Amino acid sequence: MDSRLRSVGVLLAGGVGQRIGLGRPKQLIEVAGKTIIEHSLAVFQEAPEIDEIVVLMTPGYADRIREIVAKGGYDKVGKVVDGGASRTESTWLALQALGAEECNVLLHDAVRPLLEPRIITECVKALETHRAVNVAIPSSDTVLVAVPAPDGEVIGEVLDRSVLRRSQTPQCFRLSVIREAYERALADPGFASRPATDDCGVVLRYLPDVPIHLVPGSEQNIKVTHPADLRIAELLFQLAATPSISDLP
Ligand SMILES: Nc1ccn([C@@H]2O[C@H](COP(=O)(O)OP(=O)(O)OP(=O)(O)O)[C@@H](O)[C@H]2O)c(=O)n1
Ligand SMILES: C[C@](O)(CO)[C@H](O)COP(=O)(O)O
Repeated sequence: MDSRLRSVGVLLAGGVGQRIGLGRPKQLIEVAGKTIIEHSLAVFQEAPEIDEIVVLMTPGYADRIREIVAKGGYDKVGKVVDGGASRTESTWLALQALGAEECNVLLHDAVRPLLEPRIITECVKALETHRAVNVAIPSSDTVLVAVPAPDGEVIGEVLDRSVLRRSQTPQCFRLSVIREAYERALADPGFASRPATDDCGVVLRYLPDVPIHLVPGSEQNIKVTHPADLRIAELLFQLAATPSISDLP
């Protein structure tokens, strides 16, 4: 009997893309011949470690995703669910859609279309021995803390770069762990006024005894956030399709 836990990839695609400002969800914009969400879908579909995919989509666009799924033959997609008003609300809705059985959950920003299969493999492997796993890369910039000043802001602190990492996705958990963290967060009246910007932040705040193991991410695993990111993503796809000099005959 296969005792391996099932692994579910959750594509968080419930946002509206306000910062990119194109008047429609950015995950439906085409880059390198496919919509951004379709690139993300394809990576999870092709990953042998992934058993099922759940998509959280901007309300009003679920049918568009069902069309993309049917046309592309993404048969691991089990559910398409309406997203919530914030990223954390979309995560919570995904967790509610997942049923009672323990499994691994890989929560991925649908707008990180350049995710490498290697990262999924390493995350699922790490979940064999850790209950929470994140993907991160070193910071190449020096990071400072800005504090208010009478005429704007001044530097309050310059952080030690050697310990700083930039958090990416997928962020991966045993279902029971991420569910408990969210249940505690939602029972805390202070959570709404100081929301988390990612799922690991919820686990760290509400289940501080659960260590969150880090897996190396990648500089290519960008989040398409601002208009220029569309051009950068296009170029990165072109580079990925070009054989490197060492591969040439
Ligand atoms: N209510 C929300 C908001 C965001 N997301 C998803 O979380 C990921 C990261 O969010 P972000 O880059 O902020 O996307 P948007 O919310 O669409 O962008 P913006 O903040 O500029 O509106 C995206 O894949 C987005 O679709 C989500 O599932 N539900
Ligand atoms: C989860 C995340 O991608 C980690 O870097 C990031 O926090 C999402 O932020 P956003 O403002 O929802 O794009």
